[in-house]
Amino acid sequence: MIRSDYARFPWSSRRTGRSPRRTGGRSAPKRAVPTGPAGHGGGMTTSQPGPAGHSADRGERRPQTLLVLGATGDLADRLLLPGLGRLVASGTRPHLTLLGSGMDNWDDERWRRRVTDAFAGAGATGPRVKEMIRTTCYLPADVTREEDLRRLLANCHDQLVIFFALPPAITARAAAALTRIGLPPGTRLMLEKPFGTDAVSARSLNDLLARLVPEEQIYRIDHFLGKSTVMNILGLRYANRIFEPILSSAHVACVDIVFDETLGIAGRAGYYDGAGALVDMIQSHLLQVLALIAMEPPPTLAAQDLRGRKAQVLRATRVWGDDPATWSRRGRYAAGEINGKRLLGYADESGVDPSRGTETFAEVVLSVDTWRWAGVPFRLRTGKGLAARRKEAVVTFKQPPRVPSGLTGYDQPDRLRIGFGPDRLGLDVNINGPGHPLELSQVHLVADFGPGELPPYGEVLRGAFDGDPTLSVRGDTAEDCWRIIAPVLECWRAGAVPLPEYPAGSCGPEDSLLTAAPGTATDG
Ligand SMILES: NC(=O)C1=CN([C@@H]2O[C@H](COP(=O)(O)OP(=O)(O)OC[C@H]3O[C@@H](n4cnc5c(N)ncnc54)[C@H](OP(=O)(O)O)[C@@H]3O)[C@@H](O)[C@H]2O)C=CC1
Ligand SMILES: O=C1O[C@H](COP(=O)(O)O)[C@@H](O)[C@H](O)[C@H]1O
Repeated sequence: MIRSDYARFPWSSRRTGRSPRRTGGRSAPKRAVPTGPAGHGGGMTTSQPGPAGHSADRGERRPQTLLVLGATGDLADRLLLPGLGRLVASGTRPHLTLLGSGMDNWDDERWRRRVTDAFAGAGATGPRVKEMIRTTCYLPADVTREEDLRRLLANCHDQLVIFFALPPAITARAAAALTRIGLPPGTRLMLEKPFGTDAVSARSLNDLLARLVPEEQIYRIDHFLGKSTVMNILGLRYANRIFEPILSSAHVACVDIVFDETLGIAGRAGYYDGAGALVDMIQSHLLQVLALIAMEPPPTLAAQDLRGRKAQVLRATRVWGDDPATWSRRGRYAAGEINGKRLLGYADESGVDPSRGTETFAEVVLSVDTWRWAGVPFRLRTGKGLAARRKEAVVTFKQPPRVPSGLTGYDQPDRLRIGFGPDRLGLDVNINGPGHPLELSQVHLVADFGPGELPPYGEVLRGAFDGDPTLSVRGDTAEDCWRIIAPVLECWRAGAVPLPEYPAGSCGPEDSLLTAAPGTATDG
């Protein structure tokens, strides 16, 4: 087994990519009218120089306020605050203030406890972390109400970065309310996935946001783009001579992108029951991974080049044979046991409406209709409540054109594995085994990726604070990802694909496409 200590996030030591400024286009948004008492920070700045939207200065030099909407939710607790804590602990954000807001009537004390625990759990310590905890405040608000939003904005100062850690429908309503109020110039917006609830709502949300701030101030978050292994796909493909030339239909039998979780929905019914596995994972994260694996080489890793290449390949992506009834699967976990722990059936989870028929397991086979990839199935799969975690992209190569007579034991294709947890690169190759010199056996070469400098949410937050949209999703791409999965959603709504139950702790529905789909046969 080969282990490398130096398989790193390609940008960790040289993050200089700046987005080019766009010119022209929009008029300055109206400023918010502060209405409440400037309780926590003296009211928002109303006299920033320059036209709205031209915010190319590096965040670390300019005081910024991060306002988290949905601060009492699961995302903020488990992922966002820990990522923020690590970023702050790194010392690069000396002038950052944190404000939390949720529907619940928390007070500052309770919020500070939440922040303290999240930072401690992430190992974020030091004077800057202490200072952030000391100064952070909590403001209850219903963000669909204009008067609440006005009160929130009145408490914000410095350059404002608003993180919408909200269910998608609430995000859309909050954005609509904000268009009636206006935002301080230079405000940056960070929006969680799923972006909208379908292609039409994603388009409307894009239109709404465009009325608020220019595109370069909008950060559509997909935290998989902040995972160091995901971004290392770029290093693997473009900083080595040996992989890129064979990543094409001439050599590849199929590509599997798999994200199997043992977790159930962990109390997130309020969001998850309206989304389901296809929207929660495939429409966003797994399509982003597909884009990085399948795109053409960008000339640079600057936002414009990288996002352009991803957009191009996603535009060429659709359901295999335009036949979602054949090339998709879904399922829902029933009660079962995982690692000795009992998991309730999904339908019995509190907050779930079983009649919605929400899936906790989804598979779909896609084609990427480009010269490079025509005929190669991309099989995307995700599920909750499964027997084992499996989080990887696997490129399976075709058989060699001819294995010479006399070499025996060839029965497995070569595979390249990119693991997203554990973060590692693997190569399955056939070599002569320990016995007879002409008898083949397969070995698995493994290199661990070094941990990223920051957790994924630390990375995506850093991008937004720096004004660098490289790790966020472009508006047209967010819409296009809905276009890709829309036929599957329609077909499921029409009942054309069954929704079998699988026991929690099992391998999922029996007729998985990973064993039945095109690409299973590995001959060339
Ligand atoms: N949880 C995760 O692992 C991940 C989640 N996401 C995304 O993050 C988003 C939020 O998910 P998650 O945190 O899990 O959901 P939760 O249901 O746990 O949290 C939702 C949050 O939104 C708040 N909220 C709801 N309605 C309003 C309103 N009208 N005004 C103000 N606040 C409101 C809730 O406040 P209160 O509780 O006070 O009512 C709560 O803080 C989703 O889009 C999801 O896709 C993305 C990646 C991972
Ligand atoms: O966005 C989401 O991602 C998580 C998986 O991401 P990880 O970084 O925690 O591994 C998934 O569990 C969740 O359902 C989904 O909303």
